[in-house]
Amino acid sequence: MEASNQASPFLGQPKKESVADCIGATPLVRLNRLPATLGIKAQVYAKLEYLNAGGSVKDRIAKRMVEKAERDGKIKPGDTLIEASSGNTGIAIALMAAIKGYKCIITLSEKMSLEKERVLKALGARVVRTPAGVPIDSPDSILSVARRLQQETPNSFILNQYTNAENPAAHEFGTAEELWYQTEGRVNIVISGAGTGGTVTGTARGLKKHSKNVLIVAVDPLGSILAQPEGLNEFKAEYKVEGIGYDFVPQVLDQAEPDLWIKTSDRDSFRYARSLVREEGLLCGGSSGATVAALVQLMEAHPELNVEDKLVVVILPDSLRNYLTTFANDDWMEEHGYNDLE
Ligand SMILES: C=C(NCc1c(COP(=O)(O)O)cnc(C)c1O)C(=O)O
Repeated sequence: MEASNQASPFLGQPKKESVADCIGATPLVRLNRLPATLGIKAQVYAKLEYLNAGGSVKDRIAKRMVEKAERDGKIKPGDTLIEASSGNTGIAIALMAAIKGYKCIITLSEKMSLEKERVLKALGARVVRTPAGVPIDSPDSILSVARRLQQETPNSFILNQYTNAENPAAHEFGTAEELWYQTEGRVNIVISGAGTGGTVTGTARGLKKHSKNVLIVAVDPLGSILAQPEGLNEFKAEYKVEGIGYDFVPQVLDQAEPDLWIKTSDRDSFRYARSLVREEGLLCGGSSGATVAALVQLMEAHPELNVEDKLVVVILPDSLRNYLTTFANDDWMEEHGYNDLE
């Protein structure tokens, strides 16, 4: 019998009362080969949000939104949770619904991967697919269809990640505090993609309480309109990267909170996501690649930041496993004109 006072490698992992206790406290892992390949001298660390229980950063907001709505008496087990999502928030809410005994309906654009739909259905959610590329105020948009379903469904509730204060709060009081602790207060730059904008807004608010000097960089895909100044959004195009970018500005996004906005292409998002997998072993999604694409642009535009004593965090929101039939697949890459990428 080993002496009980010997430090156990599992000390940091006490038993959990439910899988909801496996949300947050995600690892912060140093990148080694990719920065060298890219000529980046700064220390680069990745926040592995795909290691949350439901496989994405959105687990954090789903847990907070559900628990707050329960405390406020707005929902109770047996009710139906309805949400408009690009998939990960849907999965996260469906996971909370599964463990707490709610029914769940998720509206999901046809743009989003089959993998996300299958995980949603495996969790017991009903998935209502909506046409891709319709404006958010269209009656066929994920938001409009979710609202219609809520009006038609007794005892149903929309938590609404686009307006719910618990979205950015999950990052102000969770993600940001973890990053400050994990970097021992030495983080200089954080790069985060923007979808609802909850991650970048909340993380910025949280870190700036500790230090006004932390540079917060928000990433918006070419074709989206979230970036500031507005002039950055002139290029209009469809984009295939999932989870970031919108054609409206969600209420939870404070566009003035990030210090800098950087626009990224699908090509670079998929290129660098594949590099993160192949050079760092990080099984991450396309929007993770967008943060590295932004990092490359940042270092090119501000070489004074590309020095060894700068510590950069890139937030990797979800998993490669959401995209095995899309950018992770060489045939898909060739079909979409990216056959020149590794
Ligand atoms: C808005 C949703 N996802 C956000 C998201 C984001 C952006 O996170 P926000 O905190 O919503 O800005 C980045 N990457 C991926 C893969 C994502 O799924 C959603 O899943 O409904």
